[in-house]
Amino acid sequence: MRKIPVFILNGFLGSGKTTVLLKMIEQYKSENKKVAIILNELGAVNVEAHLFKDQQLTELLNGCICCTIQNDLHQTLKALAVQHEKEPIEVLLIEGTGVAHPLEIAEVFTNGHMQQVFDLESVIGVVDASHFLEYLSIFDSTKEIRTLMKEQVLHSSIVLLNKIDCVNDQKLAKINRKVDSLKKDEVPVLMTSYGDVDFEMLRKKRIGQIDFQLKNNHHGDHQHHEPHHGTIKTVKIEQVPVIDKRTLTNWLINLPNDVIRAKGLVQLTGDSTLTHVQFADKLVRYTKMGKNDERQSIFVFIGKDLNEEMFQEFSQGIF
Ligand SMILES: Nc1nc2c(ncn2[C@@H]2O[C@H](COP(=O)(O)OP(=O)(O)OP(=O)(O)O)[C@@H](O)[C@H]2O)c(=O)[nH]1
Repeated sequence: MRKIPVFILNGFLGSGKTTVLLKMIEQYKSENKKVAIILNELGAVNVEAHLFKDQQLTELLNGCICCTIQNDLHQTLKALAVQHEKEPIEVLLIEGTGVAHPLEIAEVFTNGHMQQVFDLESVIGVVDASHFLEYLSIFDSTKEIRTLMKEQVLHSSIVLLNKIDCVNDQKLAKINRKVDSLKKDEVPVLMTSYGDVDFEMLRKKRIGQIDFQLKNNHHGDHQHHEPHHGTIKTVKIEQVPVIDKRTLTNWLINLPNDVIRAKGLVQLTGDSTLTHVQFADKLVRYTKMGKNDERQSIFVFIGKDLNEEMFQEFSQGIF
């Protein structure tokens, strides 16, 4: 039986992984391929489930499959292997959390049993051009984040330099030089907005061609199963009060820089349906949900050393 080709999407919080993932799914769907998706979220809920309607999606929540919930990944892969025997899966797409260490996900596939069923073809690294230099700066970031971002680039087999619409040519050239200095020599870098790249470049098998230094034991030279993102916390707020759009936008963009990412479903004043809110790079984007969406309002904040108290006013609708 043909092995399941596996692609891992890795990249920092809000870099555009889901955007790229959705484009890949569309492409495979247009070829009538049977796609399985594993989506890992740091928070206890996936507010973006509606983006994956009619897909075979496994959500692994509340931790990182590279460390704290790696066992959940093992169990999911075992279940997919069983399914594959009856109903072949033609591609498996895995999106890690924004703070995942790609090598630690990739190494799961070096296990002998896994290798009989799965073939890890590529680790696609998504870099957010709009914030890459800031996150690597010792003035605007922590050592933990800087190390993680460097590792994410180093262990990618292709890099998408995304969100280039947000930076000027001069800054882009600087970012490109930085990415170049971090990635492996033979790894291509594609510049993109909204993950719009040549699909043939994305789906290419790259691992095997590139020396990936994957180890089939768990005694490598980096720490395994130790959360390497201890300062990154999530806070979940349920039953968010109805909010005025302008007030919410102002409040979000004025949050301290420690709040790196937020996403949620809220009811905006005057609306009867929910709206999907995305906050990344200090920008807020709104997408109205359909009338049939029966989920409850919810918001998830992700950032450095966050705690619930910081969002008390928000949860009570006081601005
Ligand atoms: N301006 C701009 N926005 C983008 C681009 N790509 C993605 N976005 C937006 O950036 C936000 C975050 O994108 P996602 O694809 O959800 O990022 P992610 O890496 O999956 O986020 P997490 O999983 O939360 O880490 C969304 O609002 C996207 O629409 C881009 O190239 N340019």
